[in-house]
Amino acid sequence: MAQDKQCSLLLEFASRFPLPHGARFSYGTAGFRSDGSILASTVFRAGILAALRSLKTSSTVGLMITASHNPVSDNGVKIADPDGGMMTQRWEPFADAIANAPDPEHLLQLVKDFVKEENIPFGGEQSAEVLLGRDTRPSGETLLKAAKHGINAIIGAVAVDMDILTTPQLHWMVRIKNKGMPASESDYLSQLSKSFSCLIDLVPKERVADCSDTKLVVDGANGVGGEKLEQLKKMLTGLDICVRNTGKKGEGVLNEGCGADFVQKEKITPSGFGPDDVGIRCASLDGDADRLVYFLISSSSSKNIDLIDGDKILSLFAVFIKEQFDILNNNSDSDNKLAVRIGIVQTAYANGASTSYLKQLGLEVVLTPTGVKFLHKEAAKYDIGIYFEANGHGTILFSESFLLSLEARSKELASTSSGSESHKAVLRLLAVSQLINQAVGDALSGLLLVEAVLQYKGWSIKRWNELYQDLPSRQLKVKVVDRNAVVTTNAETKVAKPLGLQELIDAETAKHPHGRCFVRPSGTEDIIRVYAEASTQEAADSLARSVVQLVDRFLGFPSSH
Ligand SMILES: CC(=O)N[C@H]1[C@@H](OP(=O)(O)O)O[C@H](CO)[C@@H](O)[C@@H]1O
Ligand SMILES: [Mg+2]
Repeated sequence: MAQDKQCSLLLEFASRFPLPHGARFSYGTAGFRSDGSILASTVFRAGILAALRSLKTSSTVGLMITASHNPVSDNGVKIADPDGGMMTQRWEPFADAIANAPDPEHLLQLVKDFVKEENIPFGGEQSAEVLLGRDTRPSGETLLKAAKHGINAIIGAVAVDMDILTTPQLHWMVRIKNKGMPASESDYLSQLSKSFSCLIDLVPKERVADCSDTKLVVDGANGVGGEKLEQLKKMLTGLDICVRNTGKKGEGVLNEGCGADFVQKEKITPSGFGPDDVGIRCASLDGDADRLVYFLISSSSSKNIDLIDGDKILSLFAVFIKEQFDILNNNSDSDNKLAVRIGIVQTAYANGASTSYLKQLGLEVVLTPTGVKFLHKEAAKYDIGIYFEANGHGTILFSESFLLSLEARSKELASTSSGSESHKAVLRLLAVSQLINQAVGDALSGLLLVEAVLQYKGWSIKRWNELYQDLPSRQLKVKVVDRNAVVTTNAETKVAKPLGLQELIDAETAKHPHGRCFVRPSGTEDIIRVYAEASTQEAADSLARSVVQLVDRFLGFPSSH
């Protein structure tokens, strides 16, 4: 009976969200993405998916409506798992299947088969909860309604509308809620501001005097991040934040000529910035505030910027964390040192100079395929895993067991040598674990950690930028007949198929000093990406161009030859 009621409810709701003619959706690197005007059926079905995921895990999950750094007319949807991370990859084929089910009957059949296979309580025996968030895109409101319908199509499932949020805020809320702790937006903001002020209080006294450099100008990409940062900044002291491109009326369009993606790809000043900002520390968020890059305008006569990307943010964090362990262990007896496995996780897009720098610090560096779900999973294998994509998405993960050891050490030091250098180092590490988002990369918490570390080190943005010098690089795109004809191995650094292509790439690369080059199919666009690095910009450009020609020869459209 209950099953019948469930089936007819699902059929009825699904009939209100027909699949657009000819559309095909795929749960890619970052969930479903498309033009916002054709996404209602997809988001409705993602609502069903989220409700089933909640039933399966007996936990709260999240559903976020965003298309991140993409144009304002785009939108998208992705699911957050109970730990706040991305939905398990194991469920992606089912996500694809239901998103493309041609009609309500097919959709119902897929759901029925899946709940049976996965042993999901279906028909109202158990309750489910989905937290919903969306960014500031105009299509978000209608799509949110579609998501609610999808969730309500599953009996026992409840949708909780958290309104406009950054993507990392929603992921954080899901994680914290499942830990049984207060998980509202104000809890999030107060956790960030408290842990930030704890780090600032632990800045060595002699360096506090040098910290006159407190001004930071932030490009909010005309998205949700700027608005949230305005709220957060009221709760902070010791930092003078000015937010531009806030998305307020008249200030500009979401991600248009601004934001972290624009700044990282174009390497020029975003709109709203200019000669008056020469020498000032500047940062850019992306449209849903899960990416962060910094930049410096060094001359009033040029639009060019010095980009401080995800690799350099990672390097700053790695230097800081390593230093805290050096302080702790240099001040401990040999039998009382705290053993820690720190892992640095990057992708092949990380600038080679960053990888060399991190290795030279004695750190273990591993590469994974592109996409934060791969980096996150690898970082979670360490006591402390620091991961970043060059584009500015990343975070620092602390394992639960390592946090317990840190807390135990902190208690011990509080009773034996409170206020000692070792004690302060442990307190700093614990504050970092509170400040930095443990669920996903988070531009707001990342920004506060950068600011705290710069104050701790007494470093200007210029000094930070000089940690190492990026090797010149070039990224190009090639349109091909079928991008899936390219199969890669070794964290996407080598081409396995088509046969023979890798040998030719190797031969080209060998012609350039410090040359490095790889190609891979994009997970978000219908293209092949080519990345090249070399000791000069001209060489990087020429290597990338030659490899584009090779890819075109193997896989391009016949007419272009
Ligand atoms: C070179 C590059 O920047 N790739 C981006 C891009 O993936 P592609 O699979 O390369 O299209 O979008 C992903 C999702 O936002 C992001 O994780 C990744 O870093
Ligand atoms: Mg984003």
